[in-house]
Amino acid sequence: MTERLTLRRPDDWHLHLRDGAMLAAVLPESARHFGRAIIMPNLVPPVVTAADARGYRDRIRAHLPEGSGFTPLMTLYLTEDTDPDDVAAAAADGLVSAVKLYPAGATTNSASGVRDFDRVRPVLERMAEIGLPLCVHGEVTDPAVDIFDREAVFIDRVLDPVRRATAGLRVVMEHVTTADGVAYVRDGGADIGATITTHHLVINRNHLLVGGIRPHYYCLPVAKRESHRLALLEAATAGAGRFFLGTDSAPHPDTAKESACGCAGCFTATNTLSVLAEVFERADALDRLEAFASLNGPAFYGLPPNEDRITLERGAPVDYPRSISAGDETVTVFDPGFPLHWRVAA
Ligand SMILES: NC(=O)N[C@@H](CC(=O)O)C(=O)O
Ligand SMILES: [Zn+2]
Ligand SMILES: [Zn+2]
Repeated sequence: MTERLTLRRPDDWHLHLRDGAMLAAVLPESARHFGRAIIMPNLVPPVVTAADARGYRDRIRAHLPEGSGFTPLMTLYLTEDTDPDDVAAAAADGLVSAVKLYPAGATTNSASGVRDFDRVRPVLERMAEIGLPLCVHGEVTDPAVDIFDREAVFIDRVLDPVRRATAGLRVVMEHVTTADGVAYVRDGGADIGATITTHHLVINRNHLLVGGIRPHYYCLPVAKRESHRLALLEAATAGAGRFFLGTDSAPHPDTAKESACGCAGCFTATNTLSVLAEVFERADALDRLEAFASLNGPAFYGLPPNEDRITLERGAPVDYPRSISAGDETVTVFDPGFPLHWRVAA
């Protein structure tokens, strides 16, 4: 059995860092192990303009631990008023790496998102011209569509029509959760990729609902049935391009999660690499962890992989905190429900 595993330093292609005291609390958890991360723009108010992104990047940099080499890759939140020139200038400056599409009302802090896709066509066309990826939260918001079907329906009703209407648009289907999504991306050609989260490789909807409702397993898109988890696992561990790690680590105060109307998001930054190593080991695919966590993402984004390496070591079960503090609040760390034997060597 492998006892040590060295890989290029991983990146996180979908991360929520929030702002203020929460940013200060969670940033070190990601900066400790990851080289770069795509930073989600769903703050309140959202990161809409290049000026917003510059300000947010400054606040992130100001909170980075001394000597950290972590690079935040910024994104803009697409609204119906987004100016194509502002996006193009931000991309040309190297300030932003992607634009994020939230269908209005689909998830946490998505109220300013898109309702009428015709209104964002000029931005999407400019992005296709300059090769700037569109990161998509792929769920319809139609109240008539069952929550477990919202990703699959989004592909047919929104994603595929938008891609056909905008030739050359590069799209990342974020936090894919279904076999339908995996198949769409796998068969979709070089212009489409997908991020897969840590938690969706571990939990299915039974973990969320059987024996009591588990608010810390509630996220969007919601975990689906086991056959879908297996499709994600297969895509992540196959080593093929265009599927890569985006943890979607999404911290919320425990008071907001453990509520009669608990909010969506799993906080996985703290133990993600230990969880992934365990998952890949159980799938007999440790040799493909580097492709998933460190190689496929940069390849899709047209960036070089990180030059430096991290080493994972196998041993006695790893101790990690059950929660971290953020100002006056606590944030529960994702519990995979099994012991973790892999730690990142210092
Ligand atoms: N994934 C989630 O359940 N929540 C994310 C939003 C998102 O990525 O959809 C959040 O910002 O909390
Ligand atoms: Zn999302
Ligand atoms: Zn997210």
